[in-house]
Amino acid sequence: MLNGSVDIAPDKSITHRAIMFSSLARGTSHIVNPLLGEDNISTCQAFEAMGVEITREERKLIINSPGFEQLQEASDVLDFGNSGTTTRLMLGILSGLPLFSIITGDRYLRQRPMLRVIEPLRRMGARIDARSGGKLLPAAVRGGALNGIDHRSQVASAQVKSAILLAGLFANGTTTVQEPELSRDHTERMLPFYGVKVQREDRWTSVQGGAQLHPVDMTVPGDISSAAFFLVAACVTPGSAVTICNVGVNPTRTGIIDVLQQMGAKLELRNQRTVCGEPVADIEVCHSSLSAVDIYGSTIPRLIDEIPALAVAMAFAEGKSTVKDGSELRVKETDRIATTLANLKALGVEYSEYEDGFAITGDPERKLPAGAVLDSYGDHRIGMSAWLFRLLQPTIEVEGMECVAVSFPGFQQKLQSLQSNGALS
Ligand SMILES: O=C(O)C1=C[C@@H](OP(=O)(O)O)[C@@H](O)[C@H](O)C1
Ligand SMILES: C=C(OP(=O)(O)O)C(=O)O
Repeated sequence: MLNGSVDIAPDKSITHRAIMFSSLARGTSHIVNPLLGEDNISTCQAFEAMGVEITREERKLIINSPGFEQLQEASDVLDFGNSGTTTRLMLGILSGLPLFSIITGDRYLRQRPMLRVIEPLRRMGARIDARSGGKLLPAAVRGGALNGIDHRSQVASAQVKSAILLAGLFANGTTTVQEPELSRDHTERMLPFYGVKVQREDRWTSVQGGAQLHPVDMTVPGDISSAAFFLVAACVTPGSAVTICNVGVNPTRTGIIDVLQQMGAKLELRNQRTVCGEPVADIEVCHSSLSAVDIYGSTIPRLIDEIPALAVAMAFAEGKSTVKDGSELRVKETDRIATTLANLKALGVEYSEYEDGFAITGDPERKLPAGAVLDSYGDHRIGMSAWLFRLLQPTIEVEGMECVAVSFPGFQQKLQSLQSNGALS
């Protein structure tokens, strides 16, 4: 059983943006409670290679930048490791700067689709070439002299939206992005903190070129995508009662809360407040009898990264749960439909696979096979989801857990602190 309270890992999406925007602003920014997972370190290293001074202190980043006009061309290839957010947002930024850059990533990132940002950035005037007809990393970018565009994105993707808007800060005129469903809106919330005007209406967002950013002092909230593993863990482990403190509850990210409540989870938000423009709360959650749920449509972008963890909850819910409209899961660090189902198969869970999702037949009395071997498949969210089964069957092994350092260094220790009824923050 899990008992006690924890502070959760800081938000990866917000930390990326804080590093990027602070590096574009001339002067010194202080970022309190940043995530220093591998993905965010890739973002730091990119700007360090371009002449930004970044000091890492305990729970703080001090970013001292000469401003975007003074950034230098990196003298070597920029390696963004496993990070899709770094890659797509940096493609936008590098397109706007009069520099030549070559970017690459690890074997997972080099399989992820980049044309969704490269095509509109080319339309703005960026000269970008990339492997496989412009679809895959490595890519070479020669930026500068952009014109604003009106882009209608086919995917509800905050990375696409942010890449185009960030390029738009350096373009002539207005840049507008329309998305089919609202995706996470951290870029739109944070840019005004840096002095940049952002116009928003429904699923439309616009910025004007020629923006200047000024440095900020800001605090990053906890990551609801990391909290998701603890929410599901408490729901499925008998006797659990847990408080997860300081979690970002931006409404574009809270699909996991809505869906768990719909499944019957005993889950309450306490101490709701706003920190640096982002809603934050403590979340209390207890072991709960769960029932099946159907997830589709505009809910998907609000919980896209939490679907592997939700699949664990579905395996213990009464009835058949479904996920539809989730084809974006196929192009994450791994094909998360395939990797989620491969681990469920190893546990004898009944499921069906669809092109854009899956169905899982749950069983609240489920007995997990002793000694089953699961795999992260090199994907942090798949590894952490698989690890949750060990709470109910400790003989289960999960291979390749080192990848959790991408978004949640110390994940297993934090979970264990609740198992031994410790309070760790
Ligand atoms: O903008 C961001 O910080 C992110 C956007 C989402 O990706 P997409 O934009 O590809 O949906 C999400 O899956 C990723 O973990 C972080
Ligand atoms: C998809 C993710 O991140 P990214 O796209 O930045 O690699 C994630 O963290 O689940």
